[in-house]
Amino acid sequence: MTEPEETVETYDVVVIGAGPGGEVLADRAAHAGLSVAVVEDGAVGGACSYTACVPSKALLRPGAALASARAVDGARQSVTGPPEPEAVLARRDRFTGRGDDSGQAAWLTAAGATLVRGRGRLDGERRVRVTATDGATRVLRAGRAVVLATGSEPVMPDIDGLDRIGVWTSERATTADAVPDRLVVVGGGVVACETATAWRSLGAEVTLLVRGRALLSDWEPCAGEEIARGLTGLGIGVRFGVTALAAARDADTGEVSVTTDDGGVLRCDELLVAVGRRPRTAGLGLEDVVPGHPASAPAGLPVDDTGRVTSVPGGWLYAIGDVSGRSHLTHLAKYQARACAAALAADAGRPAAVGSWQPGTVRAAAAQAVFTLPEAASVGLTERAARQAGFTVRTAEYRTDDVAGAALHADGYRGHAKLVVDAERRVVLGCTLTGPMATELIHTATVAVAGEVPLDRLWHAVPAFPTVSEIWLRLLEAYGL
Ligand SMILES: Cc1cc2nc3c(=O)[nH]c(=O)nc-3n(C[C@H](O)[C@H](O)[C@H](O)COP(=O)(O)OP(=O)(O)OC[C@H]3O[C@@H](n4cnc5c(N)ncnc54)[C@H](O)[C@@H]3O)c2cc1C
Ligand SMILES: NC(=O)c1ccc[n+]([C@@H]2O[C@H](COP(=O)([O-])OP(=O)(O)OC[C@H]3O[C@@H](n4cnc5c(N)ncnc54)[C@H](O)[C@@H]3O)[C@@H](O)[C@H]2O)c1
Repeated sequence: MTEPEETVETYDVVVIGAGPGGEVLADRAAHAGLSVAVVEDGAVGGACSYTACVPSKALLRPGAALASARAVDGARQSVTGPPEPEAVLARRDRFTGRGDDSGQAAWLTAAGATLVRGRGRLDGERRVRVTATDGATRVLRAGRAVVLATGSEPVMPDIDGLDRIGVWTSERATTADAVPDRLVVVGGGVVACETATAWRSLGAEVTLLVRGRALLSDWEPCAGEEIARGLTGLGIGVRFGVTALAAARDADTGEVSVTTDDGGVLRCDELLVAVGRRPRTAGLGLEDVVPGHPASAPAGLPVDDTGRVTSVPGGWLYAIGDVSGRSHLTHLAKYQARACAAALAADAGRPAAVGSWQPGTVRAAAAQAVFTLPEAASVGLTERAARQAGFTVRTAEYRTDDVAGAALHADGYRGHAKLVVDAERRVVLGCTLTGPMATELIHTATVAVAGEVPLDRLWHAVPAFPTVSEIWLRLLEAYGL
């Protein structure tokens, strides 16, 4: 008996993954008149909505709000206690819906895309096979492009016993329903710092094990230094130069013991591993469609500014967001999605539908915002990166504490600002800010970097008195203007 022939459904664009990257791509491509199918095997909205950005910021915000009030004499007297854990967790759940994606699924459909539930895998050129949870399969053919938007997954370090003790990754750290009494965090990056801050504010005793000598080691040193000071001030133990070697959980008490390379043993209730993320490329069938391609690509896929995977002949495969390996930020996933949709629309002869902007004409400047206490934010190049890139660099630094608006904003305001300037062209290459409101203030720098605004022109952008934004005036004065 011959097998019945498989039905193949055809769309202009087939997207695998409905996180922020996949959602925006689908919306923009559909808006440009392309037919779009989006394959999702988890919740529409991706990690960002349910296990990353949104729940982490929801957990951090109550502690930040209280800290903000406590920093103002007259308000401080009315703050009588710490955040209330049950209410904080309930508020987080209102943002995440505990994984209920019905709202976002409805939005995607209303945007004009077809949502296909199941796991997607490349099945030859321009084809995607989708396997639903009940095992049923569908084949989708892409007339124009397949876009991978499958996100990333946590890297697991080589710690003996880790796979046997039910360790926390960021997913558990953002969705847990109870505050652990004692939390040990391995890592010194953004997830480690934000998660330590969040659970400490809810009452956990937290210790950070940092392998290196600095937090946020890719950033300007001032950021890591200010955050380390802040974490310590919150009562978090920050131990530098310590590597976790082994971990075990007591079968009776549930207590976790972490053995470190300095001969110590730390005991805790939960162990969070936050040592980075890698693009989720395994299981996508890349090895079947790209001759010689490995089954996974831990460093990401080679893509151009529109997300087109340059190693795939025919230009039909794209990768956007975390899976591209270009960044691990929601706003960059969405930026890449807009660029990708514009390119696909232009290829289809529909450039007018997406506006006159063409991808690749401007280098993106995307800020990163870290919601610790103090906050830290950066955009563009650090001094070190700018020098490595061959620029003639001059920097300007200023303590934001000395800005009148900052002193009015918070008693004892503490913050640092650093500007990295291309001394030849006199344009801003990068900026790093710490302190209250840094995550909001950074957008001014983002505009300056993306716009390549000359310092002499910035001089005429006059910040209001008495705002923290007067830091711009001070930085320019520190530069010599
Ligand atoms: C704790 C934490 C906090 C963060 N906070 C911030 C923040 O404040 N700001 C910020 O900008 N960034 C933050 N990030 C990073 C941000 O979450 C990611 O950059 C963003 O989610 C990437 O979006 P994406 O669309 O590429 O992937 P994802 O959001 O990961 O979405 C990918 C989707 O693809 C689906 N999928 C994967 N494989 C398949 C398959 N084979 N078939 C079908 N579906 C599949 C997944 O189920 C998922 O829904 C944070 C990350 C973490 C871990
Ligand atoms: N607010 C935000 O924008 C936000 C928040 C959370 C996460 N994110 C994104 O998620 C990504 C992942 O965050 P992350 O903190 O997991 O990664 P990260 O790359 O920011 O930091 C990883 C840390 O782990 C350390 N490390 C690496 N290998 C180790 C090992 N074997 N043992 C001990 N330490 C080790 C590194 O030195 C570094 O301190 C980030 O790149 C970030 O872009 C963003």
